[in-house]
Amino acid sequence: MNALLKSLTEAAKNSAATDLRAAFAADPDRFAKFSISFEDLLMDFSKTAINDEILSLLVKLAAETGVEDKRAAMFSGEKINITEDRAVLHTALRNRSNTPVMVDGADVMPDVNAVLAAMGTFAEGIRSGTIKGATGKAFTDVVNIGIGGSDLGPAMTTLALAPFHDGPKLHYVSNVDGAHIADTIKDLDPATTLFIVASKTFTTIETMTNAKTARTFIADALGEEAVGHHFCAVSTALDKVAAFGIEEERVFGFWDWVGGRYSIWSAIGLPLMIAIGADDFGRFLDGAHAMDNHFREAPVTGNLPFMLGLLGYYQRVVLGYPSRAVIPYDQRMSRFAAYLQQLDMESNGKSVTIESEDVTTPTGPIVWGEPGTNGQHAFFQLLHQGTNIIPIEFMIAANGFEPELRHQHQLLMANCLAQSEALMKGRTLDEAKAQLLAKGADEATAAKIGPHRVFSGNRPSITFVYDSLTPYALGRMIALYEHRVFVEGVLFGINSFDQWGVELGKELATGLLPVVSGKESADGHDSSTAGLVSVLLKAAK
Ligand SMILES: O=P(O)(O)OC[C@H]1O[C@](O)(CO)[C@@H](O)[C@@H]1O
Repeated sequence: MNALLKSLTEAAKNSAATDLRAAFAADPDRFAKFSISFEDLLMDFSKTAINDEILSLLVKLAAETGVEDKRAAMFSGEKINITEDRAVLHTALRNRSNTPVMVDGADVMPDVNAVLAAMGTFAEGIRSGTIKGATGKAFTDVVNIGIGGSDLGPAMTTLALAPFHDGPKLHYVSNVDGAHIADTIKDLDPATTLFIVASKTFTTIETMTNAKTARTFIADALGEEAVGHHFCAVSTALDKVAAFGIEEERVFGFWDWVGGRYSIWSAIGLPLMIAIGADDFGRFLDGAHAMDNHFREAPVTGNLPFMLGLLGYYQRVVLGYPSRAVIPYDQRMSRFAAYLQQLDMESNGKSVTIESEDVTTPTGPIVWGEPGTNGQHAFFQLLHQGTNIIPIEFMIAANGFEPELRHQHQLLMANCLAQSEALMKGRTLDEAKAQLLAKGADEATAAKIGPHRVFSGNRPSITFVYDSLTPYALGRMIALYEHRVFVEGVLFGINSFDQWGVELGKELATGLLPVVSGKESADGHDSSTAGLVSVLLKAAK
């Protein structure tokens, strides 16, 4: 084991901070000491098992692992995605300072700016009604067809920024399950519906299948010649888009140095831009760019993505927690955890190091979550009293967008803070018994029921507080999590930017399609797969 990791493990064992209640009691400045801010965004990590010694060991580990050099390599366009021989430059898509970013000797910024401008013209044309459908009607509904990074980013952000949504209605179709597109289009008027086919590769079976269904929907209702008016596409594979029949001026490109899960800043963000307008989309990019600059410039201990990554690594590798929950106290962030699942788990769910050897430490955790307060009435029981410790990342805005419902926002804030306090403090057996006695229970009942009402406490959480969920704040938050994933990936020693783990299932599905269609036998498949095929075929109508 690496010497620093050994010291960290020792420090974690000896740490007074692992008794959080005692740590807070001993140090009234713990919050001030272990919270950092960037602009109006505060990250409080005082309720994690951290102390000065652990913090300084983590900072040393980051230095020893070369996180800062790797960060510079990413921003400068080096091909750090070694298994695909690609640069990793989602940061160039929001490079609002417009300084040159070189890939293979050429500055990518002129192309980035040109696509952004073309998106703006198209989005504003759709919003204002100057770009119309085949029958001369303005578009009232826009359906994005994509999956993974070509769906989760725009879908999550459109929901999150609902107060800024003043364009046509947005719909998202991702699943190959015909139910998804059928339910989505059933109440739509083809004459006023625009489809965006979003696929980096333009080969993804779910997206191509749904796109064909959508094409039939338009062609059947309005005629074949209407298709061009009702479709546009977003892709890096411009030749394949042309073969699908979408006109060139309706295709918005991006580049192989943009990973699917990092693509919301590219033309994949077109549906969001149509929803909120080009100006607010620009503010969304501004927020991410501000976080990029903070990540590049702030010293490690005051650097939000760096610290979030170090804490994540500490909780995963040193403390061994296999999962973490992200709980935004914001209903509009209800798809944020799903978005982070792809960002984090597709990036860091790896078992091989960048040197092509087996990893020797755990890598990315299981990421999950739901908004508060809903989660409190579902899985929080396990978070408080279950046998696993699951670190939580809470987020809460100081202001909602419903001033007339301020009292509801106050309840939301109170609940968010109450959860992290309860997780940290817990309730001792003596306290539980005393409460029962105070409520009139007798000693025997207090002894029997008391243990059920004990909370061990000492359960870690990080809380983010920000002014309000504007496009700028959302862009900044997503970029924070992107860079956190990067920091953790470097510490794990893996390549965070490929996703070979999704390939095998895709290959097998292709092979199984003729089998479940009854065209080929299941011979050669294992008995479970063959048995399931036979049950499905027998029941098929
Ligand atoms: O945009 P595409 O090429 O259709 O891919 C969709 C998604 O599929 C994946 O390759 C995983 O299957 C993701 O990485 C990607 O975001």
